[in-house]
Amino acid sequence: MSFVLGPNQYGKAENRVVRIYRDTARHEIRDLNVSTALRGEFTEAHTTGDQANVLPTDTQKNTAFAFAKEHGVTSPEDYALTLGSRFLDVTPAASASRIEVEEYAWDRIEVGGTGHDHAFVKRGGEVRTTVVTQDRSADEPRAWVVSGVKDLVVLKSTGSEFKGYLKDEYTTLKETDDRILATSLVARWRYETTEGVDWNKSFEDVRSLLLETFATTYSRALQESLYAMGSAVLAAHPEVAEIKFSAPNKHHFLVDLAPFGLDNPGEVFVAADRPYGLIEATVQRENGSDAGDAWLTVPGFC
Ligand SMILES: O=c1[nH]c(=O)c2[nH]c(=O)[nH]c2[nH]1
Repeated sequence: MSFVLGPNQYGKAENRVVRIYRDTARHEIRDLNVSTALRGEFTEAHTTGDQANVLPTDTQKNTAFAFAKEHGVTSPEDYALTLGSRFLDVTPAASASRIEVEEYAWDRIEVGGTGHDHAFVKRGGEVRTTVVTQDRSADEPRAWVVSGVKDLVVLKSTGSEFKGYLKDEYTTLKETDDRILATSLVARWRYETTEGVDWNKSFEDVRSLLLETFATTYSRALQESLYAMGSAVLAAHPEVAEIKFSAPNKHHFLVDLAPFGLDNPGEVFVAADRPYGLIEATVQRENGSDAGDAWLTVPGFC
């Protein structure tokens, strides 16, 4: 039997980098979880144990922290682009770098009606994400930015139905024209370019549009809501090439209160945690740009 090394990458996962801007009395905070990875000609490291080509994951970690000071964190995307370029510069064997950043948002604590200068409260739940890939294995170097949001938990208490679906002898689900629709959304969108984008503004605008469209679209299924949300983003954001969703359908089942002599016209539900429907979809432009390696090792999407 003989073997060869298949696809591989290595780096330091989940560096918890917190950058405080304290140049004035009013501090700013960027709270990041940074995962770095390199791909390329690292066969020897695996097959003969020769580590001559390997930039240690420890060095990658150190650089992640040093760059938070030297280059700052104006946005997760710019930080990741700078860090990924650096790793390519100092690692000749690397053909590509992949930097994944999650950002946790903090709000200022309100004191006497104004936000405190240096005391913060963590914003619940949702996480801003980016995956920046830079590849130099082809004639022209290529780069991709895939940004997004995860754990964005949303719920509509009406304005959602599910009926007219395929039925067989195992179907027990009752049709409904008024149900709760809830999900913990993961959305990731690929940018057309890595330059000239106001990453923070684009993120805020896309996020707002996703929420607004979820709220205002009458939903005949989670599938329809996702498609409407994606279409709204592509229509308003030429800088976005495509958007992918992974949306668990967080079922809320109406509780039968009849045994207690109570009616229940859509007022009391049991929130089930599992199993859940898992609806995944991509909304893309017709004849859109080539995604290249943008989605390579981005898990959890169809
Ligand atoms: O929005 C939904 N999509 C489905 O595909 C589905 N299937 C199901 O049982 N409930 C739902 N809800």
